[in-house]
Amino acid sequence: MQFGADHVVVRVPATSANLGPGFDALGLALALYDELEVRLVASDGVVVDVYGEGAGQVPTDEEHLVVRALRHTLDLVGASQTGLRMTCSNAIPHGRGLGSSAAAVVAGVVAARALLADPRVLDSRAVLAIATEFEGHPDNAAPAITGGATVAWQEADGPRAVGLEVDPSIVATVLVPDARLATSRARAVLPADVPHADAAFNAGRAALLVEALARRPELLLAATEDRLHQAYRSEVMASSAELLNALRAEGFAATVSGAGPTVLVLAPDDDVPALDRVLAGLVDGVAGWRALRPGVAAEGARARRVVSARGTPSGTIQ
Ligand SMILES: Nc1ncnc2c1ncn2[C@@H]1O[C@H](COP(=O)(O)OP(=O)(O)OP(=O)(O)O)[C@@H](O)[C@H]1O
Ligand SMILES: N[C@@H](CCO)C(=O)O
Repeated sequence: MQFGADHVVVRVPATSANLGPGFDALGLALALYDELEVRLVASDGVVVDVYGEGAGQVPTDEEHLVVRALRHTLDLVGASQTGLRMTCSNAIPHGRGLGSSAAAVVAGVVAARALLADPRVLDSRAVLAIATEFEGHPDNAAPAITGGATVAWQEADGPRAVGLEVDPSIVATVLVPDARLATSRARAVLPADVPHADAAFNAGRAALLVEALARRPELLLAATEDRLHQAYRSEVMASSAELLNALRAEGFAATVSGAGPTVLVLAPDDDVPALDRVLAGLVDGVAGWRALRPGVAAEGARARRVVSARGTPSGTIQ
């Protein structure tokens, strides 16, 4: 497999997984982006510069998650390994439940694809499969790849995802704490088995959520109830659980975003002034929390080939 470009620019959105009852299945892309540039260089190894989120914290060598995903993808398609120079400008907070690791993995895979002479060797199903291999579950990777809301599931031969409608009146607000929580820790507190009644409860709410997102935002509060993960996780994110319960008691559809500790609130735009009044009392000015309203990202990961002096082909690859 030959390279067809020596310089690509990639942008990947944040994502909020689960959306309450859709544990490991539902996800929503948010317009908060990590951007990176990758260049092929003649020297061996990799040089990584990181700005923004993760700067000074993530590895800047072959262990960098984007580099690992990129190199793994090159190996899978039989491309030769090469020296890399990468610059990352990150806006997605790490370890907060906003899909930073999925964004990094998807960025690596789509960067590798865009570098290839024939990017069509990897379609979006293949990108999802590779990202899911790294993540262990496809719910963040799917919306990071396609944008919008998605439901993802596992087949015997790999993960699949389809897009879901999102009523344009729905506003997503994320309440992001300074404190981090690794997804691995938030998964470790989950029980191996759950009561049948709770599984049935979540199946009904997840189905209802598909309809609430598409055209019945007034049902979001009922549709985002969950019994499979959030209550179990409250022991490792007590402040988030308290905030979530306070918002739900006021009638707002608050959920843990991904594995937390960020809290996601989905509200019809008519309810936003009332939400803001409640947030003013709960979060504004409270040390250790910030509120963001990034909007739903309609587009997922994009990689753009940059024309080089040698006349490398250009174009955007979705
Ligand atoms: N842009 C990035 N570059 C390099 N490493 C990253 C990047 N983003 C995330 N990581 C790695 O992934 C870790 C965070 O992953 P983790 O799965 O714990 O949380 P998350 O993906 O932010 O949240 P969630 O999966 O709940 O949405 C970081 O501590 C870092 O090691
Ligand atoms: N579904 C995952 C999302 C975080 O990666 C979880 O809740 O653990």
